[in-house]
Amino acid sequence: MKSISLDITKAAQFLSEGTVKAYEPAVKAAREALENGSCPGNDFLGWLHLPSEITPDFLKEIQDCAEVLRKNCEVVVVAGIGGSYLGARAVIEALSNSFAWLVNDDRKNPNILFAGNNIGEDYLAELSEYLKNKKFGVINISKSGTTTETALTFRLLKKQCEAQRGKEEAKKVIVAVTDACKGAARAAADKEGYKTFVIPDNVGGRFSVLTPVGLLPIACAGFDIEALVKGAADMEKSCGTDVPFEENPAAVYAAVRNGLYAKAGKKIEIMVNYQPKLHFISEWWKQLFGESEGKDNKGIFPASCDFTTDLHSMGQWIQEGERTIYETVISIEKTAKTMLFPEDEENLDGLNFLAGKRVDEVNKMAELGTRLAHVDGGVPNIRISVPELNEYYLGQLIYFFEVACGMSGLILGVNPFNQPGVEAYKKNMFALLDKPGYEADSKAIKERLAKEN
Ligand SMILES: O=P(O)(O)OC[C@H]1O[C@](O)(CO)[C@@H](O)[C@@H]1O
Repeated sequence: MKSISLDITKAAQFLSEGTVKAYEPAVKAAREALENGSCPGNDFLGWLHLPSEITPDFLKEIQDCAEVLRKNCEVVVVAGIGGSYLGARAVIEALSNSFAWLVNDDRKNPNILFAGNNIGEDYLAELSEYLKNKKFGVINISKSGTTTETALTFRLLKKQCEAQRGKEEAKKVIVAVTDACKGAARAAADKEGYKTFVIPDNVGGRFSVLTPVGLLPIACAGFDIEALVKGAADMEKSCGTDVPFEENPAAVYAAVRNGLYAKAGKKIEIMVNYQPKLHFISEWWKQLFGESEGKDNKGIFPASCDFTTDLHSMGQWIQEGERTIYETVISIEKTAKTMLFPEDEENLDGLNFLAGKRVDEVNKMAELGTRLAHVDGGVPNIRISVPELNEYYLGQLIYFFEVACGMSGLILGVNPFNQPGVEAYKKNMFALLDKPGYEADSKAIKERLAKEN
């Protein structure tokens, strides 16, 4: 089996010689601290050996549950936000036919929709309209079980599902993935008798894609979760404490990004793809690194672009804007399909020079040309090469980023496994909405607003 691979040559050239290698002791210490649990946030290290610890019986339980949903639903709505939806969406979109959702014929797989990740009234009303004549089920995913966006959406979906199917039938197609004991999602599941899966206490949301949080929706969509976990387990070995620095891709990635940040003033990392299906891989990656590293007034800002699309909008900035950025490109070596450019007698578009070539050849030349141009323009380039888009390599990619993120955050000197900053907006929102328990905050925020206006 092949493996994803990392090329940092076009990034290391922006650093003085030996800089990446100089991070070896720090990377080694970080990797060992993860292994022996001596780092900050050590109560959230359950993801580290998750791939190799997942049993066939556990995968079977997830597959069986997915089968019930697949048999009984045309549509499965995944209610969740942040780490409770991005990983599933990233894998499902990367593996799905881009136009499957438009196809009306006898579909083999239910349509997987995502909600509970915003508070858009139009979005929810339109979702409800769409679901009106559909046989739909719900996977309610929330580690805390109290996240407003998800809880609010679940209440709406539960009521609609029960109204359309009857309470007893609805119970068969509503599944909760949540904490073992606490939170509203757990309370509802226990009261109604829904099938549930537990999110382990020691796995934070953004590291949870290889728990039922990601695996159940991915299995519902018809993808091979065994292969996904196998890819992750193989990458777990490739990034182990016993692997030499240069051979451990996650160690090298953690080292080079810290070097670019600390020694070359590169404060922004742009995750780039050349396949639109990878859009949500970048979204998942942004949460992983953003929530893990952005604290104590430090951290690389994780951004993303879909190329070549965004070369026609963001390309100018990247080529000539402030030189505080670097790019990490996920490059897919082999496409799943083949499409050749036809010859045209009239050649009105002047494209006959491409006749007989694969579309992917043009894409690859765009990628190479962009890499050269951006490097010439002062943008370091890290390249992650993925042999092809399938479950196995996505499993590798996911684990690679997770372990690199843990190491990178520790090198930066932060706790990569907490997210205290996200509470600030929630506190204000609850105070503004007069949530019971927030009386003093409500008074204070209203007085402040009155003064400011
Ligand atoms: O699974 P939960 O508890 O609903 O949280 C969803 C997301 O919200 C956050 O807690 C931030 O508020 C993320 O860390 C998490 O992935």
